[in-house]
Amino acid sequence: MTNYDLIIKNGQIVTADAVVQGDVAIKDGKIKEVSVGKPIEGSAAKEINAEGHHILPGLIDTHVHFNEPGRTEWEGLETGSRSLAAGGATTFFDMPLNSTPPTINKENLEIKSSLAAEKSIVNPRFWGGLVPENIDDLRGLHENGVIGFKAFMSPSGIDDFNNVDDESIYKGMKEIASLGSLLAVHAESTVMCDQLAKEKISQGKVSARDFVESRPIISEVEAVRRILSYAEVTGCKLHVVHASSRRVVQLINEAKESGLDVTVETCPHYLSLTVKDLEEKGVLAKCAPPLRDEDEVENLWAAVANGEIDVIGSDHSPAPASMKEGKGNIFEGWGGISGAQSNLNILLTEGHFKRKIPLEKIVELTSTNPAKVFRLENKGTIAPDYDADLTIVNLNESFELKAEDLFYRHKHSPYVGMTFQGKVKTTIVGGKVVFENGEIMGK
Ligand SMILES: NC(=O)N[C@H]1NC(=O)NC1=O
Ligand SMILES: [Zn+2]
Repeated sequence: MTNYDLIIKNGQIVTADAVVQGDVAIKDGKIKEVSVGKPIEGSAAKEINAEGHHILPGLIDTHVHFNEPGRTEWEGLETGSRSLAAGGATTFFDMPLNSTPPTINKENLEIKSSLAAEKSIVNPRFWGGLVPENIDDLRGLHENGVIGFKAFMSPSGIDDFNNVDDESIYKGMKEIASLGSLLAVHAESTVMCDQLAKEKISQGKVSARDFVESRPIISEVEAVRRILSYAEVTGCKLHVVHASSRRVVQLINEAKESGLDVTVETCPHYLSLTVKDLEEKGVLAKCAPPLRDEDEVENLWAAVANGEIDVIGSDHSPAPASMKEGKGNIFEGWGGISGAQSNLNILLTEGHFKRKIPLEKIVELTSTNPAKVFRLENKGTIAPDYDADLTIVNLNESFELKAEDLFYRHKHSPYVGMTFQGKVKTTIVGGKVVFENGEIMGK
């Protein structure tokens, strides 16, 4: 009889391919056995009865800004990673900006990764930054394990992280291609966004609708067309983050069909919130690209259902409440949504229950595909020899999200007050329970 560290009994095991009833046995941080239809034989130091619950591969959040070091008063690796665990995520990719120093050379990467080793209760990985000044630092970042590189095609909102111009895009993508890595881009047109914002503000037009009109879909489309051209000419693998519209998704899918190595991410907020929420909640729901109208939410769900979206990440970009208040002038205040804890809740409630998106698809977009696209070995599914990164969810339980339920440093989110169907009960990282019944169990 085998001795395991943990056996999860009698759950509905969800992978990108199927939902089956069975047991999962874990030893030394790895899944050792998955048994369908009959119980696993063996003993374990700990057993979890998952009857009536679903067992999912832990979410891999490809897009968070935890802001540490340097802006830890906005979030931080401890609070950020706790909020992920509470939301069923077991791995994150931290963006290179909003932390100071930004992750634009290997020395800064080392500072951030040692902080994460000390403070994070889930698995940390890091994006390196591509800025006009750091082409010579890309190799060092790559050799020290960044997941890929991230660039802004429009101002980032952060002084020490400059957006790229076409020349640095070209040079950066050439270098990244030669390293065999990939570039993720925030694709909005600098000229369009700047000019439109100036016109609006000079006319005193500063409402939610004005802000949204100052960052129109065509500004995303323009930037995506341009970056796709550079991907073609340099041969660099490309990942377009936070697509807010069907047009962008279509452009990328056409490029894929033509043979380009490109993938696309969207975020839970583009799948659940609209301009109306920005009008009602003000800066709390401000982000870039901005929230769109209802029809675009449906367009994006259709794209999810059709397999045109590769990855869903939160773009959790938190800030203190004082920077997220007000409804008067939406141009003022921080652009970024606090959402990392609610990824799975939104996808289950708005996707699975409301729009009949299969659980398999949700697992594919939040775990299996992130592991594939970003080449994480041994993650993204539930099978022998894979890392024991799992989350156990009760789909029969609904709850209203309260501010005090949030593990963020600043307990605000546009999702507070929403009722979700499906509650995360237990999150397991490398075989260890880090979150159980509302409590953090890790360090
Ligand atoms: N700097 C930063 O976090 N920017 C993010 N916020 C947001 O709403 N979109 C972004 O790219
Ligand atoms: Zn962005």
